[in-house]
Amino acid sequence: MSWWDTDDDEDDEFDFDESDVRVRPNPKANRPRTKVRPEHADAVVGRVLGVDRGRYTVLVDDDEERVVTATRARELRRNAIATGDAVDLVGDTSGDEGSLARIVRVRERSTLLRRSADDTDRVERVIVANADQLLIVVAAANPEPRTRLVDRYLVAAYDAGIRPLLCVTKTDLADPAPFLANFAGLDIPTFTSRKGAAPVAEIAAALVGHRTVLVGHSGVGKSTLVNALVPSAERATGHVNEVTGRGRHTSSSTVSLRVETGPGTEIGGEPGRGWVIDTPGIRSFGLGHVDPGIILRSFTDLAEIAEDCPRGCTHLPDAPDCALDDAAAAGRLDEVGRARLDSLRRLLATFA
Ligand SMILES: Nc1nc2c(ncn2[C@@H]2O[C@H](COP(=O)(O)OP(=O)(O)OP(=O)(O)O)[C@@H](O)[C@H]2O)c(=O)[nH]1
Ligand SMILES: [Zn+2]
Repeated sequence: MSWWDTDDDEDDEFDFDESDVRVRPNPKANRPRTKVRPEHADAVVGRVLGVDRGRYTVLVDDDEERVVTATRARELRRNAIATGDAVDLVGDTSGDEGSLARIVRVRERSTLLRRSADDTDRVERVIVANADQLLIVVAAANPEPRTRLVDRYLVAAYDAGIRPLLCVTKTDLADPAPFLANFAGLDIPTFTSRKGAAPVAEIAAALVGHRTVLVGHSGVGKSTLVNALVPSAERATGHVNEVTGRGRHTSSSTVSLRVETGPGTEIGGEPGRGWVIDTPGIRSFGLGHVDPGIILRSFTDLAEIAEDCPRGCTHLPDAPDCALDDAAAAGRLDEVGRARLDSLRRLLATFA
């Protein structure tokens, strides 16, 4: 039996050319492959743009930008690989028609947007890795905006450590002010959009330099917004959108789309660029995995006050001796502070 036959990864021979075999004729036969070649020194780095039935669409940008289709190496079969992951690829990384590369490593993630199936399920599922913004799209009417759903998106954003943004569409149908008042204390960048007058330039400017996940309930106008934001991206990287674009994937898969700002917004001669990650199949987030402490820590001002709370304080309105109540009663919270406390309590209550 030759030494590589002990490996559990069928595709391995593709890593080895003749010279590999010659310089290492017979390493210890039983070693797992990761120890034989821990480095995969010839790997190229890419970014996962989308996942579809075990196939990963990966953007590689070394000498030239190209889209590579990849599978996952056997040794990673227990690891979730998500849209947005930075990965190391081996095998055929040419991106040529019919070529297949293999993901051998997932790089450390800066953030991880997660959900559970429902609030009682503690098993988390990875939605998107390495995003730094969450753009929540909600309609002023038709469908009616639901504060509770937005609260859940906010909890998911704070849990992931990413910045929430809010876009209220269909403001031609209703005044968004009463709904927006619920979030007044949260300092969330907010856009409003009406029929035929989406603030595309403003939103695009907020997306430059960021990796932004879009979420929203069905019918709020998310696709309309994406289509308004993305034409320039199609121009810039047509084949990327051809591969990852909405048409080809099932509506449940997550796709990455490049956004560019228009003329006059160049940075160092280049158009401003960012990524939008659309999550068509993800309408809601189970929050069973979320730790309330993480949400409180996102409200640094209130977290400081809550250090005086009794151990195990839930900080909910019925919590005995909650220091946040004392602060409010003693007038230590101004109007914004009181609004923030209301918001925090609403968020904590969403998964209490
Ligand atoms: N009045 C009004 N209608 C809008 C606006 N934006 C989108 N619509 C309409 O709302 C409907 C739903 O828009 P979509 O963009 O398909 O909504 P979506 O959120 O992508 O919904 P799914 O396709 O189910 O995910 C369409 O008929 C749009 O034309 C708006 O600002 N004002
Ligand atoms: Zn408390």
